[in-house]
Parts: sequence; C-alpha cells; structure tokens
Amino acid sequence: MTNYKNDRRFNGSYFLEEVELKLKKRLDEIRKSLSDGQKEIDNMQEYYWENYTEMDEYGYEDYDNQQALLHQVNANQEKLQLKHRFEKMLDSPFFGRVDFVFDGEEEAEPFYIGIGNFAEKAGMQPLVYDWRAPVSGLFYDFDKGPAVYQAPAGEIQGEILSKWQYKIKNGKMIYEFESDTKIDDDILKKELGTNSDVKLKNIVRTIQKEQNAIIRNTRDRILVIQGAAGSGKTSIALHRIAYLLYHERENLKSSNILILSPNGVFADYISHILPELGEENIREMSFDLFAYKELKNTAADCEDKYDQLERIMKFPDQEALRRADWKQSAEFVGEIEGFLAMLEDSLMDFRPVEYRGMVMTEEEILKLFYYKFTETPLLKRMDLVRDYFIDEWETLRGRNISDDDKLLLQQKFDKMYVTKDLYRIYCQLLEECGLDPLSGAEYERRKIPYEDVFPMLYLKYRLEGGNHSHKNIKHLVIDEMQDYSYLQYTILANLFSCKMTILGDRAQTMDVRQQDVLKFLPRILGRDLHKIEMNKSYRNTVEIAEYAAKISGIEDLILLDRHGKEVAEQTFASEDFLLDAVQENLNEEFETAALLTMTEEEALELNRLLKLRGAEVAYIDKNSSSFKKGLTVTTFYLAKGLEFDQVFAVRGKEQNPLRQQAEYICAMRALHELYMYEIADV
Ligand SMILES: Nc1ncnc2c1ncn2[C@@H]1O[C@H](COP(=O)(O)OP(=O)(O)OP(=O)(O)O)[C@@H](O)[C@H]1O
Repeated sequence: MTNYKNDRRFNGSYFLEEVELKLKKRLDEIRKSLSDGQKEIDNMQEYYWENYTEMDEYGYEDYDNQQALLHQVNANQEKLQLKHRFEKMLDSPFFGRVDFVFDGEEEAEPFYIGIGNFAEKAGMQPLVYDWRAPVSGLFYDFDKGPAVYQAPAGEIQGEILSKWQYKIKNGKMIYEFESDTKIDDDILKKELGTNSDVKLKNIVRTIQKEQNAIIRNTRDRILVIQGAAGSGKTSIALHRIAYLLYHERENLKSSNILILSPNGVFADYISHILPELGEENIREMSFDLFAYKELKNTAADCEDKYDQLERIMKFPDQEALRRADWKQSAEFVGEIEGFLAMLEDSLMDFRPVEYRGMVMTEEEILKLFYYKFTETPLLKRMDLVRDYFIDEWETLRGRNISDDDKLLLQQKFDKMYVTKDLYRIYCQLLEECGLDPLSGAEYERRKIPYEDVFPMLYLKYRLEGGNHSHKNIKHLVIDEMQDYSYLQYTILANLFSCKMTILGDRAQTMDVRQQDVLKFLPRILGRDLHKIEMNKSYRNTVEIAEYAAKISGIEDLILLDRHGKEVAEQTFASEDFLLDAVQENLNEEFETAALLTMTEEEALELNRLLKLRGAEVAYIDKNSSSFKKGLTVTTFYLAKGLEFDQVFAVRGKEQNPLRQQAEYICAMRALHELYMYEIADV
C-alpha cells in the first residue's frame, strides 16, 4: 500500500484550494453558457416574431420553433440551478471525508462529502460527493474498519481507513480533524450548543446513524416515526424528502410531495431547508384549512382548532370533551356509515319524470338508482339517472335537448332528494345519534364547531365522492401525527393512496389525553406500515430535558451530554413582577427567546404589558406566518414544533385539563435556558 498520507488528495486544506479553483472555473463556464443560452433564446424569439406570418400553414415550423425554444429554456433553467448549487458550495465545498479501500484493491480512495455533487466537468468523476450519494452512507453509518454501502449495482464492501470532519466558512478552513467515532459527539454538541435561529437548521454535517437509516429508507411504503420532542423528527422528514428527490429524480418531483403542517409559522420555519439542500421547495398545507375550503359552500364559517382548545382550557366540561372525542372516533365513523345506509331510502322521494312526450316511471328510476348506479355516491347518483334520461330522449328523437331544458330537467331530478344540503343532512345525523343539531339555518349564519368539521367532511365525501385534486401527490408527510384523529386519518387514507412519512410524539398531544395513533393506524393505512421509535433528544440541555421528562412521566429518554443552567421555577404575586424577572433574565447574547402562556388571553395581556414597558417584542397569533429574532410572546400551542434559546413559560391553572401536555411542550421548546413561572392565586 502506498503512503496515501503524502497524496495531496488526502489533505483537506490542499484539496479545498484545488476544489475552490475548479468551482470558480466551472462557475465562470456556467455563467458564460447561461448568457450564451439567453442570447440564443432572444434570437429565437426575434426570429419567430419576424417570420411567423410566413411559416407553413400546418404549423409544423411553428411547432418546431416552440419546441426548440422550450428546450433552450429548460437547459438554461438546469444551468441556473447548477449555478446556485455551486455558488453555495463555494462557501463550504465539503464537510466530511471518508478514506475507503475497496475490497480487492490496495489503495485508499478519498471521498469528500458536501451538500451536492461537484465534478470538474459534467460527466466526470465527482471531486465532492452529494451527502445523498450511495458512497456518502459510509460517512454516517460506520467507524474505522470494515464497511459497506449500497450502490445501484449492489453492495460494495471495503474498509474505512480514516474519517475526517471539516468546518469551512466563506471558503476558509475553520477546523479539520480526524474522527474515529460515527459523527463525533463533540462536533454534535458544538452544533447544538450554538444559538437557535428563526429557521430550522439543516443537519447534513451531523446526521446520526439511526437518523440516517430513516432518511435513506426507500423500502417502506408507510413509515411512522414516534420520536421524543427534540429527537429530530421534523429535521429527518425534510432530509428524507431531499434524499428521495435525489434518488428517485426520474419519477419524483418536488410538486409530487405534500407536507401537512400545523400552521403558517411552522411552515415558514421549515421552508428554507430544501432550497438550502439544493432542492425546490415543496407544497405545504394545513389539513384544517383544506377542510374549511372543502366546506365553504356548506357553511359561511368554521370554528378554529385553537378556539376549541381555548374553550377546553377555560371551561373544562367533561361531557363536552367526551362528545368532541367521540365524534372523531372509529365508533362515530360506524354511526355515520349506519346513517348513510338509512339515507339511501329516507333521503329520497321518487316520482316519475315527464318531458316532451317521454316519461320515466318511478319504477324505472328506482331500478337505475338502486341497481345500475348503486356504486355512485348518493348525492351524485341522480345526475347519472338524469343523464341516462337525456341520452335516451336524444337518441329516440334524434336531436339535442337545449341547455335551458337540461337545467329544467336537472331541477326535476334533484327534487327527488328531500334535501341536498349537507349541513341539514349532518344535523339529521346528529339527531339520529341523540345529539343536539347545529344552530343557524341560513348559510350566512352557519358556523361549524371544530368538533363537527371533519365528521361533516367525511359525510360530504361519502355522499358526493372525494376530492381528486391530490392525485399527483406521490409522497405525503404528516407532521405532529398525534394531533390527527381516527376520523381524520380515515379521510386522509381516502384522499391519498401514496407513500407516507408520518411523524409525531404522543407526549405532545394537544388533547386532554395522550393519543397513540399507532393503535389504530395499521387498521386505516394497512399492516405494511413500519414503525420506528426515537428516544434520543438533541434539542435541550440535560437539565431542561430531565425536567421536562418529569412533567410527562417519560422514562426512556436518552440525552446528549450537553449541560447548561438549572431550570428556574418561581411564583410571582403579579404579572408585573413576572415581567420584571423576564426582562432581567433576557440574555442579549441569545438569538431567540419566548414567553409562552397557556391561553391567548394571557399571551395578549403579557404582550400588552411588555409593549407598555417599551420592550421590543413580537407576537405570534394563529394567522402569523413567521417569527422573528428577539423575544416572542405566544401560546404553547402555537410554539409547538419551534425552538428558542430561552423559554419563559407561564404555568396554567390547576383546573386546566391541558396543563401537563402544555407544560411539557413549553419546556421542550427551550434549547439552553428554561424558566417555569407562575402567578400566585390571590
Ligand atoms: N443529527 C443532528 N445534528 C444536529 N442537530 C440535530 C440533529 N438532530 C436533531 N438536531 C437538532 O435538534 C433540534 C430538534 O430537531 P427537530 O425540531 O427536528 O425535532 P423534533 O423531533 O421534530 O422536535 P419536536 O417534536 O419537539 O418538534 C433542532 O435544533 C435540530 O437542528
């Protein structure tokens, strides 16, 4: 074996200089080619406008021109993406290196790993490998010694001689060292010890082995990750998407992926990771918002999930809680199904239809309705009977029915439904179940309570058929899985039959009881779902995580050995004293801090008092779409999924049924310092 240590390729600093030169050269070439490409596009357009009147009458020439133009535009678009990636890489071309000897060979090969592939010329062997490339798996999964990775051609075996980690900033080597262990704990602690940001960080430099296994899992159709707060679920889900986009780029585009996320602030918080990893951003949607849009023709307004939470905390009524829970359960889905079977008769008032000499008897209608079109959802079925009638009439008479008459016929057939109003039908369902119907008869006065939003949506789909606008979605990501009910998953399973990554933490359920969705998910999504548990928490210091674990009763949490200040608990006589303490403890050296309350009313009041003191604060409400550096005031439920360097949590009142979960959620938002405050009852 040659002394590979003398080879310049094995010296990170030399290699950095070389790569930077080559990156710059390649960037110059791309810029030139982009500008040539743009000139070509301009020329093509000019040629088109000058000549289009003389092009052949069949449009062949026109078509060829358009195709050539499209081809050039696409080529430029690809070059532009490459340019963005290389510009980013110029700042930090690589962060790791594995020296690997392939089985049967003598010499080691250095594999440098960065956020993207980089080769001196397109098609040449990369100088730097994308962190998602097969060979990069060596960096995340193995120590020194025998190692394997999965290449497209099969398993590649060999030996890792050494592993290196680098920190490069603005093109300068900040540090480089050889590390024996997987991803050195010291580096991880250093990364985690830094201040938080208003955006979630990318973790490519320090992905852990168990996290890597989830990111690179392409085998399982449905992957469910139950992970403790701060275990990296959201980070992993986003890196997994980047990985899948890289590996399945032939048939998976960013437009084929959808994230179901809890709210706008969270969506903004995670929005930059994919672009940072060189991928396009993906669509994000709140399931609540989706439901409201679907029901906008049924009622003028829908209650918000957060309004329901506020009500539970302010007026805890056991009976109401039980009812709301029941309406989201498998049992209620069964009730709806029973009701639907009954509706087949009770909703109908059949009568013969006569039109210009042709009569369809009641018996004929019944036959079509209950036999021929029985598979069609109830509220859509009569349309088929009507179309059948129109078809028959037009065939017999040899002429078409006018649009006005068709409308008239539609009214005749529609009259056979006692009502087509989903809201009224839903009220009937509630009455059948012995519950009070909803109030407000006219559309403008209707506001659907949150507990009825998804049952009504379920009923709508069963009566009218599902929404098919998501047919192009090939991968669905559901974050905060514990906050979706049996009924919601049933609806989701009907809307999406694609691959899914589902992640959450039962200890952070925003309900009175913790919910383990894994108890019912296999029944809804199929038995082939794969469940993974993650108990290691990365976000907080040991002091904070241990304190939070006590609140929730979690015992199996594994903590990274990062220490900080003890958690401070204090009771104050008034809000003013509490705010004095917040302002005293606010540390300017941190980037972000949050004052978290249980209810919106408390958050608004503390925000108002802080503003009166002239403090610079940002307030997050349910319509906010981002959060800012400095101090933020909000409720625990809107802070879910986010993290802050310092957290000042204001504990709830004893009778608040969400108190335990809320305190756990607040505590786990803190990276470095946690203050648990209380205002004494007077
Ligand atoms: N391998 C890693 N390297 C560096 N940082 C990591 C790693 N894994 C997780 N983190 C950090 O830990 C913190 C928590 O990650 P993330 O928000 O993804 O966790 P989560 O499980 O979704 O948390 P929660 O359920 O509380 O919202 C983030 O700051 C993230 O950057």
